[in-house]
Amino acid sequence: REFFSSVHEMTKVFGYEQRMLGYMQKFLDDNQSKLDFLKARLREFEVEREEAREWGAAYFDSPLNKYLLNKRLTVDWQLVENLMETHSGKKPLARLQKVMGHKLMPKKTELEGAIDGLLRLQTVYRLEAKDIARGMLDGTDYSTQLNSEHCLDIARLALRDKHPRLAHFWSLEALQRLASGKQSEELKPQILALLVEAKAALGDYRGLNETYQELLKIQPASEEHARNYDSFLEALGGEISLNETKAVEEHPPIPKEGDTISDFHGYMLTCSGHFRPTPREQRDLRCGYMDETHPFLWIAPLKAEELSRDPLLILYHDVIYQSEIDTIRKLTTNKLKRATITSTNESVVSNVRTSQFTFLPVTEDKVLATIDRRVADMTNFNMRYAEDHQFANYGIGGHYGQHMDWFYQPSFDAGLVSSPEMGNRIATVLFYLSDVTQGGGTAFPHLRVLLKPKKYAAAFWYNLHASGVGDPRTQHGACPIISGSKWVQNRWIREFIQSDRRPCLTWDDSLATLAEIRELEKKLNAKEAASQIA
Ligand SMILES: O=C(O)CCC(=O)C(=O)O
Ligand SMILES: [Fe+2]
Repeated sequence: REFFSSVHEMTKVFGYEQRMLGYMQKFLDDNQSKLDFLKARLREFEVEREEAREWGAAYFDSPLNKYLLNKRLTVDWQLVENLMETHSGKKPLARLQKVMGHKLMPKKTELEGAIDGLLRLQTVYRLEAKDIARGMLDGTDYSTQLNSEHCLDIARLALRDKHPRLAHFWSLEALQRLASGKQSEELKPQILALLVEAKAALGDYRGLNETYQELLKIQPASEEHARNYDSFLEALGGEISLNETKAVEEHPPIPKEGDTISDFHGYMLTCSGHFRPTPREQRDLRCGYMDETHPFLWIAPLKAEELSRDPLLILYHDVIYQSEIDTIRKLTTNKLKRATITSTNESVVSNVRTSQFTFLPVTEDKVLATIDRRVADMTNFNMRYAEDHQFANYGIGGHYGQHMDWFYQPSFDAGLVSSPEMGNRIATVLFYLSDVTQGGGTAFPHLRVLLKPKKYAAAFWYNLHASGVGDPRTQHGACPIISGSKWVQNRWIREFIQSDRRPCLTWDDSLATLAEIRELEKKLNAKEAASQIA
């Protein structure tokens, strides 16, 4: 189980640490009383010997003294020896070892996971190492300081995981935070060596050369550095000049209008708020009470907020109740498992999706059936053709990269889709069961919409075109959590027997690919621009 993907387990191991502190205290106490006893004995023996010295040779004339010396050298010293030999604090040590071996205790991979999560936050929200190191996360001050060694650890992992920009800045921060003293002397060459590697990866050859000189100055005897430096000079082969400087930025530039970017980049820029809908795109959006889909709603209309018209994306406010959330939390306790993603032919644990989740059938509790009746009222869909209820919890750094909820044909063909007879996922209802302190929004890069989790609200969108073809514009992802914990519930509605339920659309949305849709949009925009000129 991964430590970093769940706040709820962190709370548990945090409690274990409290116990570990108790055992450590007990260990110290036990050893302390042993040491106190030995110290007292030492002093007694010294006093007795001092007295003996004062007597001089006459000391041994007294049978009493002879006895006392013998007693000391046999029984008393034996006691001391025994005591010195026994391992005090054995019991607390054994208990400590037991807690440390608990299956929930984080392992080295979890430590790496925590750093990985931190680097993800840094990448997505474009944070600076120097801010993170002083506990400043996206404008909020957590007043936690990282020391030089922490920064070096992070730099190491950043470089290993192919983030040379971040490795560069974390190394600089590690240098910045070097204290005076022996430990720092040991760290400095390690940091410089890492900085050299980062600069090499970034093509900053002049900077690299300078850092090498510095490194060779403090560790002139290191054959390894000298060898590396030689092979570096050799590799340059005259092709690249040592004067080649490169200004190193901590993050890649924000793309300009019209630049082609990767899907992941689009997801990140939506999470960080760099992609937003334009006022023009928002102009036609409405919000208000909705009472059309079901007569029940005439009595209790839904508060709906349109976030996109095409494709449709609606946020419903206050559609789940605290009592229901309480029941859900009880139902899901101890059932959460690390999330997987579906790769070509199997389900795998992946860093693309760091959360924990579980599925519950609607029959598990009447609360789930109640929720489904509400979803049916909201969406007008027949909830008989829906998957089991999915509940997910994201911890700090937890996220789910950009994806589409609908399945590609190859997934059906490979038998990876549960209940394939119910068809594809025609629509999604995503309930927010918690607020999130910082980060953790749901990003729709193509719509440039960022939904901030709002407890009791639910997002609703159609995944498929009215034709049944998957709509790539519905691509979305869960942004990493900076602080807090996020709970969501997914209702994935399948297309079977819904053909009469989906509202009839007046616009042609049956285009299959994003390229085709963008092409059409371009044409429409050109037409609108032309009509404005005329
Ligand atoms: O948690 C979120 O914000 C989105 C979750 C999601 O997209 C999914 O589980 O498919
Ligand atoms: Fe999704």
